[in-house]
Amino acid sequence: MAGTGKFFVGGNWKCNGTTESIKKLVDELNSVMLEEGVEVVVSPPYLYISQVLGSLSNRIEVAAQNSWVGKGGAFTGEISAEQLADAGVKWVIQGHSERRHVIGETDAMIGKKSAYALSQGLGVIACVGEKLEDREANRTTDVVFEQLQAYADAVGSDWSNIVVAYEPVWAIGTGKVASPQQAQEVHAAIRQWLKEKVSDDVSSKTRIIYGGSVNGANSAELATQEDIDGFLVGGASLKGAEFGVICNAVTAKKVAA
Ligand SMILES: O=C(CO)COP(=O)(O)O
Repeated sequence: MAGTGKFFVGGNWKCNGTTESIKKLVDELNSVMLEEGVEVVVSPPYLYISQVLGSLSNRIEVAAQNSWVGKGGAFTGEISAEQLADAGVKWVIQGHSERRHVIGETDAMIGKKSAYALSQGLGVIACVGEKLEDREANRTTDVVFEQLQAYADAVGSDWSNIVVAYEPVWAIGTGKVASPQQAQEVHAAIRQWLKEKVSDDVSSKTRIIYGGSVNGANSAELATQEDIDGFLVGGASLKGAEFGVICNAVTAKKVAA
């Protein structure tokens, strides 16, 4: 079953770009003809958020890649959720595997950041995903469910402003995309978990998007899977035309529905 609401595609630019390259990317995005049934967000590095907000078509919203756990103050180097909201940002990515496994953020911290961001009116793109060693040890759903539990513990039963992003770590930036069947299997398991641990309503409404080596060539087939409600795209989101093709995979979704 698919989540309700529009197909959702996010472009996570990670720590990439310069004033000049971002100007070019925004120009490309502004010239893409996006299908109606797709909600699109892009996530520039903090430094370029105002440039993007000032130049990007309002058909596309902006997400931050992180936010502080609570109210701003004496936290050198951090950006708070209320500052993001004040600047016009609508979404924030939390729990990305690079923040979990490179920076060392814990499940508890990610839950707290998500709850605070929601309290400030931001939508949260809540990432989960197993490492290769977890998959090989048949621990995929154990890991994903543990990560989901930490979000649920912190945010409670209102998931109306949360999109869940399943991003297997072994598929991120590797060119090794999960097969449509592998992705569908985990998405269905996530939906079932939401039904058992949160509510029927949250399970049926929450959009569950896939990330990990999504590109213009594989997005349409992935989109036809029942529980894939969109994508979180890294590398291919740095190319405007290709990102447009991925967003418009919503057409394949509609045909399959
Ligand atoms: O991490 C990702 C999106 O958040 C996926 O990255 P790639 O699309 O580059 O594999």
